[in-house]
Amino acid sequence: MSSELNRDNILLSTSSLSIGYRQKKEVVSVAEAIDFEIKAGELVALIGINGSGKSTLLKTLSGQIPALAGQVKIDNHLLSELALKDLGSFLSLVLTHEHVSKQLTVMELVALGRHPYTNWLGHLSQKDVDKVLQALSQVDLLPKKDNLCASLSDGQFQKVLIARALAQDTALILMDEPTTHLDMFHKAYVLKLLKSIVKNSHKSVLFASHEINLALQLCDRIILIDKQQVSCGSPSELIQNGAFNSLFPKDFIVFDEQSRTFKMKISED
Ligand SMILES: Nc1ncnc2c1ncn2[C@@H]1O[C@H](COP(=O)(O)OP(=O)(O)OP(=O)(O)O)[C@@H](O)[C@H]1O
Repeated sequence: MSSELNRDNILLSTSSLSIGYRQKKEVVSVAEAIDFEIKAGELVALIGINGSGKSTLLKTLSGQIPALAGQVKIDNHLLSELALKDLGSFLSLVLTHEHVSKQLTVMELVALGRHPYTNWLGHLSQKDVDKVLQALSQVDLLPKKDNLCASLSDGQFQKVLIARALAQDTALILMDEPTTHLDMFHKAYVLKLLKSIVKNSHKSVLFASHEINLALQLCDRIILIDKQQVSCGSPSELIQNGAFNSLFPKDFIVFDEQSRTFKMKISED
């Protein structure tokens, strides 16, 4: 892969992408005709109701499952033609529900992010150690580096997973629901942390989330999956296009264009 990003700074693009699952007797299509780009230095939220296809899209973009049709390009290379090691030095994936041993110390878990750069024994060079310490410092967890992950709160553990992706030092970070289980303060804290990472290091972060109101306030762009249709744009563009109007049943939740937030509809009787 190129050491310098391509000139138009497009880190990831899809064209005519269809996502879903091939089962023995049938193909389950989750969404089709997906076309979007992610540029360097963008914080992008992936929004959609339960079961709309957010995890399926992230799994497809990270090469965990094949596309049903169409293309994914990473730094102008076809994803299907990239070697795993090259992909790992360009893109990191943070899954909230992944099986990670919590018997590792914080430092050990974050050091796993260095795997694309270490030898087959996983030996860490001084550069690797420095990157791990730097990542821990970015998420404010240096004092906890020798603690077992099992001793952390959910919010702290979430930050350890983010630090692992930072230590991997990739241009693009994909995250599945990084704010699950967090209280309102820590949800806002984690998303603001992602925003500052994007701003300060020129990395791009694409994260799936149910935090639509926070995403509308913070993100550069939103990818919205609604009834198998995928649209992408800045929050203002999507609001102007009325993209959010049919996301939820109108008698439960309505989008208030003035405050740019979703509000619960309270019946007057
Ligand atoms: N392994 C699989 N085989 C077949 N269908 C699947 C598989 N995994 C998920 N699906 C289906 O794909 C659709 C999209 O699921 P996905 O998990 O991507 O949604 P999501 O937007 O991430 O949901 P949530 O917000 O609830 O996490 C759902 O209808 C789901 O049942």
